[in-house]
Amino acid sequence: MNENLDPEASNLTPTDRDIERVLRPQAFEDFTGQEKVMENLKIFVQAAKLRGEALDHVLLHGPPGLGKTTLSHIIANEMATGIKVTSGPVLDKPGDLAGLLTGLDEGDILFIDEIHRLSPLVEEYLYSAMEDFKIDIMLETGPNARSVQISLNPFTLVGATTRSGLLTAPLRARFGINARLAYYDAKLLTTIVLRSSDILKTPISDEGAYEIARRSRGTPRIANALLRRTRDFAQIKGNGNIDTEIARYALNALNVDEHGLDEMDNRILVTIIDKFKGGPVGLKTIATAVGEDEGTIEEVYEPFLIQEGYIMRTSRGREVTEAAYKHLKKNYPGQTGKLF
Ligand SMILES: Nc1ncnc2c1ncn2[C@@H]1O[C@H](COP(=O)(O)OP(=O)(O)OP(=O)(O)O)[C@@H](O)[C@H]1O
Ligand SMILES: [Mg+2]
Repeated sequence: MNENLDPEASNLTPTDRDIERVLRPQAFEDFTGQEKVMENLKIFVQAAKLRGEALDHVLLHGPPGLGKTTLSHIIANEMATGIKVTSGPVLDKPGDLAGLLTGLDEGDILFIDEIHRLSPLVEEYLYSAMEDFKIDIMLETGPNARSVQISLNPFTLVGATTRSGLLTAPLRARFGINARLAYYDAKLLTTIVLRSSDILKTPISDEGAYEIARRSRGTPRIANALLRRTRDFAQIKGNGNIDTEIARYALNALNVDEHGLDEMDNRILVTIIDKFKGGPVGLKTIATAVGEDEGTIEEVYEPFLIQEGYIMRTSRGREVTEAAYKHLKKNYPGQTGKLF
């Protein structure tokens, strides 16, 4: 992911982070897209509310910036419950988790981001909490140490991960609701850009919004970040309004790829073409060649490249398509060159 477009990156100013917060949808009705996921989620939330029960545990997975954190907060808002937020790498001892769990009120949400990074010990501790709302805690230490079982208030665990492939089967099985977020098409992203411009009180034309949307790698977070930067260009270089012309000018100045691919996306395509004659080549080999983790390529980069038609998965590995050659302005060797 492009560093300076990531709001969680440390080089963002406090203002950027504040803006990110302002733009974050708070309720189901502000959340655009992910129709199937949302349709089901709304039903589950409504049913749980009707019964006066905690919502079943929810696993949200999908590439970065598609709305997992946003949705977890929306669920809490819609359920009208509290939410406690933590993340896999932060919870390094069962004791930390116990502290959080015992502090939950009935129906509260416990949001664990990057849940694939829980330590095995903490993960195992979570099992009985999720299943029976019970945990064992150690009283005293040394020779007097004994463990007692305590009951928790029924709660909802919302777990988020970009790397669902790394979740263990027992953990995955304990989530009653499993939602995979998909990339947004340009039309949905245009709606998101228009909504954000409205909140930021930035005048924008539909075409200007579309230009930003289609170059945002299918990702709302990137669309919002590009909108903010384009707004700067519009204010300094234009009359404050965002139209197609100023959007193009800004996106080119920001080195944003014509089709919204980021640096790593392009590096993967170039590598397959230049070093492996366009493929087929194994994932592991690609990973080593571009210097990125294999799983990250598989779960974060590849899905977008496949969806956009730049890469194909074959039984012998990954192959780039004619579209990839075209995109990189390279000569396509054609099918005949690849038969032998
Ligand atoms: N469906 C949506 N409608 C409108 N805005 C959205 C939507 N999804 C995400 N956003 C915007 O994109 C930003 C990034 O979303 P979010 O932080 O929820 O992504 P994430 O999936 O948690 O990413 P990561 O994996 O990096 O944690 C949000 O602040 C929000 O403004
Ligand atoms: Mg998140």
